[in-house]
Amino acid sequence: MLSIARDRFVGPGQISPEGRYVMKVDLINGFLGAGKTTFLINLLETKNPSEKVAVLVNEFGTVGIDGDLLTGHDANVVELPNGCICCTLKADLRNQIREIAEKFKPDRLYIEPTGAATIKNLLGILESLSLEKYIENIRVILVLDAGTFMENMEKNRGFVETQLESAQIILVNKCDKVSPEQLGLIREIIRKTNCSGQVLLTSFGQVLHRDLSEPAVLPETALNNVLSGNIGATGKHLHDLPLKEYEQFSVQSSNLFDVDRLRKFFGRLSDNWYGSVDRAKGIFRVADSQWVRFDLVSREVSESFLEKEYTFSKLIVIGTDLSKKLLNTEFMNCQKG
Ligand SMILES: Nc1nc2c(ncn2[C@@H]2O[C@H](COP(=O)(O)OP(=O)(O)OP(=O)(O)O)[C@@H](O)[C@H]2O)c(=O)[nH]1
Repeated sequence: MLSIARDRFVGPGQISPEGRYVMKVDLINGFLGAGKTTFLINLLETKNPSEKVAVLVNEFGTVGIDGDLLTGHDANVVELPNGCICCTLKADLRNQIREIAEKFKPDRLYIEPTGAATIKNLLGILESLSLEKYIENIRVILVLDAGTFMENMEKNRGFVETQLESAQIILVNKCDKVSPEQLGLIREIIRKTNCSGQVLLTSFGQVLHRDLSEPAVLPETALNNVLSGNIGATGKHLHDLPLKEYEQFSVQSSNLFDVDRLRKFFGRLSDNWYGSVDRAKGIFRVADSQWVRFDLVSREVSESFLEKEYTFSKLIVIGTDLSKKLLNTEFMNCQKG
């Protein structure tokens, strides 16, 4: 069981009798593009300066963008790209958690899995990895996109219900995209599946860390139910349907990019010119010290200038039936010159 440190008389950041450091772990779970990284950046920016924090960010692509965005916020950021920690990267996950605990000795570790990770798998893996020497307790925070919640519920009901059942905190993000009536409905649906978790309504992940409820340990029965796939708190059977078999295309470059060409490219990505795209994101150097971020979430493209500078321009596309050769050509064509 992961709620393991009750009988050890050690707190986060302290040394355990076995000579190890234990830390609190927050799993920031949520579907592709729901706003996990945005929320995490906000947590890092508003955190108590005395709290020592590390971040383990898992990216589907072979190159990592979230790690770049999260760096520079008074936290040790470790990237785990090229796969999903809930399936292909199990061993890497264990090694990284152990290494983070021993090297950085944080009070708290935030883990951001890919948006396609299955929470039940993830919790099961964490339990099986014998990490009790390092982890005091695990809190599952689910970030939901209010704008796509209904559609997601319709298309991936089992997946969303399992996510809801497993969460201690449910952040209904992107509230700016729906009406108060829709929000009321979303809340009702959430409560049918999870009657005891903390529900917070937010836009752009603007929640302070101190406002998040901090259960001492993960309720054992709830975790048992999630892990065994048995009856949940609501008496429903917990489904754990795998999502689609996602493919990814990712690439990086040190060249300059043209904003107009990028705009057109992301427009075409959203129109599924290169296969069925569920999520695309990129950071691009468009002038000497100027960086732009492009996002595609549920067929909507957004762009914003970035305040920091990065080493490489990067693109990640996640979807099915991706035409990778064409994507590579189009990426190259967006470069200046
Ligand atoms: N309108 C609106 N956009 C948001 C909000 N929160 C995040 N976004 C935008 O949604 C896009 C995706 O946000 P991320 O934080 O990268 O989402 P994510 O869940 O980390 O994405 P993946 O890691 O790719 O699954 C970005 O363009 C964000 O700026 C919000 O509350 N409202």
